[in-house]
Amino acid sequence: MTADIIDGKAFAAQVRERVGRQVAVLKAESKLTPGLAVVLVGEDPASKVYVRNKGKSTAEAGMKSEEIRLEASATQEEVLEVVTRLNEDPSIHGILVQLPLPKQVDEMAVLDAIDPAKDVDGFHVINTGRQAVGLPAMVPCTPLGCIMMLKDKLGELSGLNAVVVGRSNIVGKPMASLLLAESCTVTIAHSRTKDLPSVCRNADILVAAVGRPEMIRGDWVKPGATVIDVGINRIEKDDGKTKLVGDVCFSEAVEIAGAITPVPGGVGPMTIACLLANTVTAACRQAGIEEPNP
Ligand SMILES: Nc1nc2c(c(=O)[nH]1)N[C@@H](CN(C=O)c1ccc(C(=O)N[C@@H](CCC(=O)O)C(=O)O)cc1)CN2
Ligand SMILES: [Mg+2]
Repeated sequence: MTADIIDGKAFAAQVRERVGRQVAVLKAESKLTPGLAVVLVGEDPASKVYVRNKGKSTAEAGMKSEEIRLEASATQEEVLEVVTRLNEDPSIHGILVQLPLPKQVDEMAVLDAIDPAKDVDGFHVINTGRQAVGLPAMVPCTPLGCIMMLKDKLGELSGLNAVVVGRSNIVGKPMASLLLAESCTVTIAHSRTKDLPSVCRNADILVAAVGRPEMIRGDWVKPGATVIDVGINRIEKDDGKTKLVGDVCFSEAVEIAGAITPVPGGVGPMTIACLLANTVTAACRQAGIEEPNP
């Protein structure tokens, strides 16, 4: 038996359609057009693609989209000036600064400057803390998308053993915190973890977010487990062309797992869909109105 493939692309399309319906209701009934501003600093080719896709999806959902581009040589003060202006702009409800930032810009300082109410990435420490203690918060898009796919596939997550491989601030840590909030028994594994294959074999839910191509092998997967692959790694093939692979060796894991997300077409598309959903949530909270449920 091979695993069910979790189609993140199709799921994301459903989420984006729902956001579009919510926006239509907000415009018609509350004269509210949610606005998202995305700040890109520098010329990283992958970041440019993600930012373009975010702008396109935002506009397609009927929202206001603003893109601010700064040179790769931009100073910290210049980036902070942009953030301050967006914090004060009432037509902008969500602010996202595309990561990674050039090395002369202090990422933490920039994220800290974003108004937590407009922090649609959910990276501000206020949102991290609020989510951790169970208060309403903006939740990071990639982990949020993973939880949505897990709930869709498995229903109730309570009591399941979840192993998150990776401890980054943008995926690993918030993912673990969200799984804990779903009453999973959560293990965070990382580069110093002893006998990582055995730790992974204990997982009913295995989330791979290490950024190392195909590191997680098929025999690390518990038979029937649900595998969520957050990795997006571009590698060179034997013929010199490149291809995208995840952090999981898909061809091996698909033979053992119960369900698995592919790369591409799994977690990635959900990230942008959840960004749109977060922008609607942020706009409604700022306007003090209930989120429509069309
Ligand atoms: N401020 C942020 N920066 C970054 C985030 C983030 O959530 N907020 N996440 C990543 C990049 N990212 C969005 O910004 C992102 C990455 C990948 C995808 C995606 O749809 N991937 C496709 C494959 C795309 C390809 O062909 O290259 C897939 O997996 O199917 C969407 C968004 C880091 N920075
Ligand atoms: Mg995000």
